[in-house]
Amino acid sequence: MNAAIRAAVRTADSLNISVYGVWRGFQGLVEQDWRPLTSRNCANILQRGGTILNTARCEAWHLPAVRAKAAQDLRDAGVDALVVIGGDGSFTGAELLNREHGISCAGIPGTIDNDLPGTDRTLGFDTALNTAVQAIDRIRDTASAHERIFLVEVMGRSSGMIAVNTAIACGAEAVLYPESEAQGYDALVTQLKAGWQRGKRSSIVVVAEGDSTGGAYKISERLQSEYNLDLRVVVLGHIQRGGSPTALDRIWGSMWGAEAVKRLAAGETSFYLGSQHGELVTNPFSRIRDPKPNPPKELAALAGILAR
Ligand SMILES: Nc1ncnc2c1ncn2[C@@H]1O[C@H](COP(=O)(O)OP(=O)(O)OP(=O)(O)O)[C@@H](O)[C@H]1O
Ligand SMILES: O=P(O)(O)OC[C@H]1O[C@](O)(CO)[C@@H](O)[C@@H]1O
Repeated sequence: MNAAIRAAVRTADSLNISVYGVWRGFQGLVEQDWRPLTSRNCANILQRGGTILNTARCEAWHLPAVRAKAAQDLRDAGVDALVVIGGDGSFTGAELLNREHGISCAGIPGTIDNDLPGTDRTLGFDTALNTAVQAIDRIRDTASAHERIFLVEVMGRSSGMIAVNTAIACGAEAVLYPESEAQGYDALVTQLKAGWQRGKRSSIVVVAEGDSTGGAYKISERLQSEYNLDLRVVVLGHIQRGGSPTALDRIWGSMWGAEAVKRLAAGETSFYLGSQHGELVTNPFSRIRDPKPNPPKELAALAGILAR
């Protein structure tokens, strides 16, 4: 996200447009917590995880009167346009501000879940994925040396994008994730047994936190009580949300940050950016209500085949 902030500020600077940074998302608009951002004061942030602007949930933004007050505050401060980085909730909030009060809004996809319609990537996903893969590579050494099964829980409360992609990239024996119709507890047991019969002596099972089985600890308890196995659980948790962003996240953050400002400066008023097959695209905010993308079924099936 910092790459996008830096690119937006510096592109605006190159067009002689002044920029305010709004702290803690819509909460900062409600509290008028904004300060000038310049090319200089967003130096040295490209490689930093998180966001220099902080973030917050803002329940008040659901209230029309709160949005009306914020729109008036923006107009009073001479602000013409807003760049919003976030997911479907943030884009809904931006769409409302634009529709109700005519403030131009551009959205930049930012969520590690990579589950937004209209884009095949979101800022943070590649970094989270690589973090999970690096962690599991380390876990694999112990799994292999001790001949153990590890259940590794990755983030994704309602999305299996991280889980499925991690499973492929770290050669997991099985993957469980919320959108899966195929894989449940029984299928997992069958798969693990089959692997053992083929001579496997260790297994990595990747579990998305939102999987319907209830997560890695639940599965572990069940496997332990039914099969008395020597299992270990690792919950990777928020380490996936931080750390220095990958080159891909920095590059797309930079491209989207710059593009958002250029389009707003050219008079576009309501859109969010995305990527389709490697090309930068724009979407109307209404696209956010399309069905959210699921992890490709072929990728999940491939994980099963490659675990032979
Ligand atoms: N229906 C809505 N109407 C107005 N504002 C909304 C709405 N939904 C969300 N928002 C605003 O957007 C903010 C961010 O939404 P949300 O918490 O859903 O995160 P997100 O942008 O979807 O990203 P993620 O879920 O990946 O963290 C909310 O705190 C709220 O201020
Ligand atoms: O920090 P919190 O509120 O626990 O949020 C965690 C959630 O956020 C996400 O990382 C991104 O929306 C989900 O995958 C995860 O379930």
